[in-house]
Amino acid sequence: MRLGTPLSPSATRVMLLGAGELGKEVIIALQRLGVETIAVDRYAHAPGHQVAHRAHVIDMTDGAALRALIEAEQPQLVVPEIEAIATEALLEIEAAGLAEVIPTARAANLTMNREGIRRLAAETLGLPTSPYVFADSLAAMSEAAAKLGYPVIVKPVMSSSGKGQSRVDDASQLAAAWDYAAAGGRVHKGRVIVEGLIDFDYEITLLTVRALGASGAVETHFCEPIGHVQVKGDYVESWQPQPMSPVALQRAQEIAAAVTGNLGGRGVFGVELFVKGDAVWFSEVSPRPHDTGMVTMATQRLNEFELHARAILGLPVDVGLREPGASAVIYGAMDAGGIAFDGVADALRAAGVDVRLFGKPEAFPRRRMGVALAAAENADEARRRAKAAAAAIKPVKA
Ligand SMILES: Nc1ncnc2c1ncn2[C@@H]1O[C@H](COP(=O)(O)OP(=O)(O)OP(=O)(O)O)[C@@H](O)[C@H]1O
Ligand SMILES: NCC(=O)N[C@@H]1O[C@H](COP(=O)([O-])[O-])[C@@H](O)[C@H]1O
Ligand SMILES: [Mg+2]
Repeated sequence: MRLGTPLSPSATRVMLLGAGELGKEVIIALQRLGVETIAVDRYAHAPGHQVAHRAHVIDMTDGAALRALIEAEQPQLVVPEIEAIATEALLEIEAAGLAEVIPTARAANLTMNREGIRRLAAETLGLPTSPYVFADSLAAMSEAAAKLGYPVIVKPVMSSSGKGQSRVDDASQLAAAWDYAAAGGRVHKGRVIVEGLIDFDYEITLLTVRALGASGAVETHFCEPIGHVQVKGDYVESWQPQPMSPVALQRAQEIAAAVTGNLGGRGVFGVELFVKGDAVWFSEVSPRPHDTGMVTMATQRLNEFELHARAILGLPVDVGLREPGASAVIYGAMDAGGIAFDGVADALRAAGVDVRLFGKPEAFPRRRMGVALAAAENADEARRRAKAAAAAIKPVKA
C-alpha cells in the first residue's frame, strides 16, 4: 500500500473502532508512518481519542450510525479494537467495497460472539478446547453444568475482560452466576457458554501475525509465547517469553496457524491457549492486539501495536524478541473522574522499568488505568520489577 500525507488528498486513512489503551498505541504506531487516524469510541476523551487526528463518539453497536460515520470519513481501513461492534454492518461495508475491515469483517463477526469462534475452532477445525454447552436459561445452564460436571466456568456469549464471568463450584452458585452473566454481558443478554474447567499448568497468548511477504503472499509469524495470570477473567500480569516444551510450542503454533488461517486477512491475532505438559487447548482469539501483549512494549523490537500497524498497511514485520520482560496492571482503585497518580517517579527509578498511563477520564476500582512494564535478564526478574512498579503507583483523588 502506498502511504500518503495525512490531512491531504493523498492521505492513508485508518479508522479505529474502539480507542482504549490498545487502540491508542496502534494509533501512535500509525501516526509514525504518516497515517491519518480516526478514533471512535462510546465515550468522550477515550485514550485513543487523545492522540488521533479526529475523534468521534458513537454507539458502535448501532449499525446505521457506524455506516454513516464510515461513509463520512471514508477510511481505507477500518480496524476493530473491541468486540462490541455492529459486525453485521461491517460485513455489509466490506461487501460494498466501502473500506477494508481488519483482519476481515468475518473475523470480527465470528469473534464478537463466543459461540461463533468456539464452534469454528472446535466443530469446524476440530481443535482441542474445553468441553462446552451454550445455554439460554438458568434451567438450561443447570443441565449443562450437570452434564459437564463441576466446577464449570460461565460466561456471557458477548463479553470481554472477564465481565460477567464466574466459576461455579456447585449447583447452589448457579443462580448467582446466571444473574452476574446477564448483568455483565453486552449487546444480547441471556445466552451463556458453560465450560468445563481446564486444569492447566499455565496459559499463554501466542501473538500471531499475518503479514505480506516479499512475494506479496500473506505469511504467518509467531512471537515468543506470552505467559499471564488472570484474576476473575481479567489479566493482571504478563511476561515474555514463557518457557514451553518443544512439543507444546509446536502444537500451540499449529493451533494458532489453523485459527488465524481460517479467519484470514492481515494483522496481529492474540491466540489464547491453555497448556498442561505437552497438551494444548484453544481458548479464544482476538483478531487484534491483545491486552497481555502490552508486555511487547518492553520486549520486542516491534511491539504488537507496531506489528499490527505494519501488517495492516501491507508492510513487512519482524517478530523477534529483544529481551525478556513483563507487564503488571495499574487499576483505578476507586470510583472517580479525573484521578491523579502518585509514585510514578519511584516506579521509574528501578532498572528496566517503564510506565504507560492511559488517560481514561473516569476510574473504577477494577478499571485498567495504566500498566507497568519491565525488561530484565529473565522473565522472573522482569515480573518482580513490573509488579513492584505497579504497586508503587498510587491512584489518588485529584
Ligand atoms: N474453561 C476454562 N478453564 C480454565 N480456565 C478458564 C476457562 N475459561 C476461562 N478461564 C480463565 O479465565 C480467563 C478469561 O477467560 P476468557 O479469555 O474466555 O474471558 P474474556 O472475558 O474473553 O477475557 P479477555 O477479553 O480478557 O480475553 C482465561 O484466561 C482463564 O484464565
Ligand atoms: N481484554 C480486552 C481489552 O483489554 N481491551 C482494551 O480495553 C479497552 C476498554 O477498556 P475499558 O473497559 O476500561 O473502557 C478497549 O478499548 C481495549 O483497548
Ligand atoms: Mg481471554
